[in-house]
Amino acid sequence: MRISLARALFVQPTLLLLDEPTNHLDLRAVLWLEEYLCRWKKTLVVVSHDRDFLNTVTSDIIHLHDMKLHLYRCKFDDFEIVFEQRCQAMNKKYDDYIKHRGAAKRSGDPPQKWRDYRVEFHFPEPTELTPPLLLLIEVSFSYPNRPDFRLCDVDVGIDMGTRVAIVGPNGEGKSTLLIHLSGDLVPTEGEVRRSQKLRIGRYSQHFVDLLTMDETPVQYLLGLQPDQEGPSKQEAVRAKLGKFGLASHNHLTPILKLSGGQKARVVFTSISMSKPHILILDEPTNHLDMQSIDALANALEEFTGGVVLVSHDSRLLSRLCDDEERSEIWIVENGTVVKFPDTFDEYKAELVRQIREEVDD
Ligand SMILES: Nc1ncnc2c1ncn2[C@@H]1O[C@H](COP(=O)(O)OP(=O)(O)OP(=O)(O)O)[C@@H](O)[C@H]1O
Repeated sequence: MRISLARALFVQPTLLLLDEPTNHLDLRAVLWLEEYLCRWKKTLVVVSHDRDFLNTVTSDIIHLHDMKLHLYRCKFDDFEIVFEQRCQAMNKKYDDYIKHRGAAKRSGDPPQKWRDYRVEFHFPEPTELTPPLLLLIEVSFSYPNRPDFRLCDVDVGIDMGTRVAIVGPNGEGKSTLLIHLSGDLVPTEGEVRRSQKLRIGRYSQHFVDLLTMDETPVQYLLGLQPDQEGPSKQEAVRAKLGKFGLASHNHLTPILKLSGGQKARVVFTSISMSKPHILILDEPTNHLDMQSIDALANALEEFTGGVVLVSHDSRLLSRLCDDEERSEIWIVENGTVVKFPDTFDEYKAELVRQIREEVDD
């Protein structure tokens, strides 16, 4: 991603077209790109699901709605307010038309009802466990075939209610740390302690790729929890899939035929059904649309278990860590994990200060 971005920026085009440029960048690189694009004097057209990125770099919004392009001359946050108002006005017109059908029929085309797209993620309240839920004590790790990469002296812990944002440059070991927390890698040194009945719900692109592609989402989810069989269980699974934003006609389509975002919803539904105590999420936003990212943020806010998140989406990180008391920022860099002593917003502000100095130079 960095190489193709560098190539696009290097030729100084009159028109710069960027399609989801933040997807494979780390947070620092996203903030760097924001700063660079704010200084970009020529035309930029960007497709992105990253709210803060859009709000920072764009001045106008083109919204593709009901097979038409609508131009809004405002920032994304303002666009959302105006769009919501338009939706309400259109739907009121529609409701009035339905009420007084006879009279309205004579005056031109009937009004359209605007599609109401709502997604609601939810992770059930976990059962109580005695702390500590999960501890890494003096953990060190290296891959057998990678003498150049090592994580050392990692001392971290997670309990009910803990919110952790993991940040750090690409390739420094964020995903590796998550795999250790999940218990799928054994440290070369040190100790991992986990509560006996601990259930972890883990999301990463890897899990999306591991779905059984020839099954339908309903078959797949019923197979994970055999006690969920029978017609009413199927309905319950379908209701959950629907809430996670998978349209009902996709519930019985082989997973192979689903898009990346649709598959991601199947994984989130399976995580929710497993009733985890801790959620470990590695870049969960890449395949999600904005409404679903908001739905995820809402669900994480109300979830009473622990949450560990690697993301480059600063809005999601900021929302996860808005309660200073229970939030932690772990920086994975230079072969170890260091806790940032302040809030996520302060961490971000610090990065932006550094980046501005660099770009000024
Ligand atoms: N299974 C593996 N075998 C060998 N090396 C690996 C393996 N998985 C990751 N690595 C290497 O370990 C280092 C850390 O990778 P990791 O994916 O944990 O970093 P990251 O911080 O999550 O990166 P990114 O931000 O790009 O996702 C990288 O150099 C990577 O190439």
